[in-house]
Amino acid sequence: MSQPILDISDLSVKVGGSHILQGVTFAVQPQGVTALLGRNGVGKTTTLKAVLGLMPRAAEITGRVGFDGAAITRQPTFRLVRQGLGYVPEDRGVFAGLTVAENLRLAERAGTAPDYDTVHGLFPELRKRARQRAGTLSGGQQQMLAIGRVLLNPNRLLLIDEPTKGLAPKVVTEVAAALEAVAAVVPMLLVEQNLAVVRRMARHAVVIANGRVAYTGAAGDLLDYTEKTKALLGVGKGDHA
Ligand SMILES: Nc1ncnc2c1ncn2[C@@H]1O[C@H](COP(=O)(O)OP(=O)(O)OP(=O)(O)O)[C@@H](O)[C@H]1O
Repeated sequence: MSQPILDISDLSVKVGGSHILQGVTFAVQPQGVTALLGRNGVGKTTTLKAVLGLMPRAAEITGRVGFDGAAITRQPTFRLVRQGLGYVPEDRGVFAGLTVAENLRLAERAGTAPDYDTVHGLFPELRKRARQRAGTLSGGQQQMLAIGRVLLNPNRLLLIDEPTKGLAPKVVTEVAAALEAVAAVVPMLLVEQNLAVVRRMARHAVVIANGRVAYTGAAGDLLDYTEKTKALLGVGKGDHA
């Protein structure tokens, strides 16, 4: 196998009296989508935030993180983002009072030409709604804006947290199709509860349970094995079409 784009080793996170991650180790392959899965509250978001240096100061974090072969443990977030680690948080984080165009403009980075062609090519709606305030967009449109903002700049890896959460089925399909197009070019670590989306997009899967990695391997193998899937993810057959 080629060198992983992200290499997480023995990551442990304690915060507010709870030991959320207890030695998490896994690698993200440099092509395609790796799905990060697990029951509610197992620490998927915590894993992304720990990699990105976004946990609260009070959190006790140990372990090592490598990005494209270089150690990035405890580097500040802005530096990681400049190195090409793109993050789309679960809450989307768009500025509700600003327009779509203003939200995008704020994401532009000095010294890098913003790639509006890619963003508007994937999400034509963002061009149409350039002057609309982000707070008045639908959930799906806000998600597109959050993803678009990250895609304005060059990325070597995308960390995307539950992009289809709370979206209508038609919009889920739309967002998944756009992410699939992006993943053909940039590798992605994707937290996603919708297993139909995981099945469609992910080549590899990592499952966290009880603070540790309980499965790494082909996403298809995990989703085909109903009993294991049920035990690890707390879902039944009907949930993973
Ligand atoms: N800053 C914090 N302080 C205290 N507890 C926290 C903090 N951040 C997360 N937790 C707790 O850590 C656990 C893991 O949270 P996390 O959001 O990482 O889980 P998750 O797997 O992403 O869950 P979900 O699927 O619900 O989004 C939860 O029990 C959460 O309440």
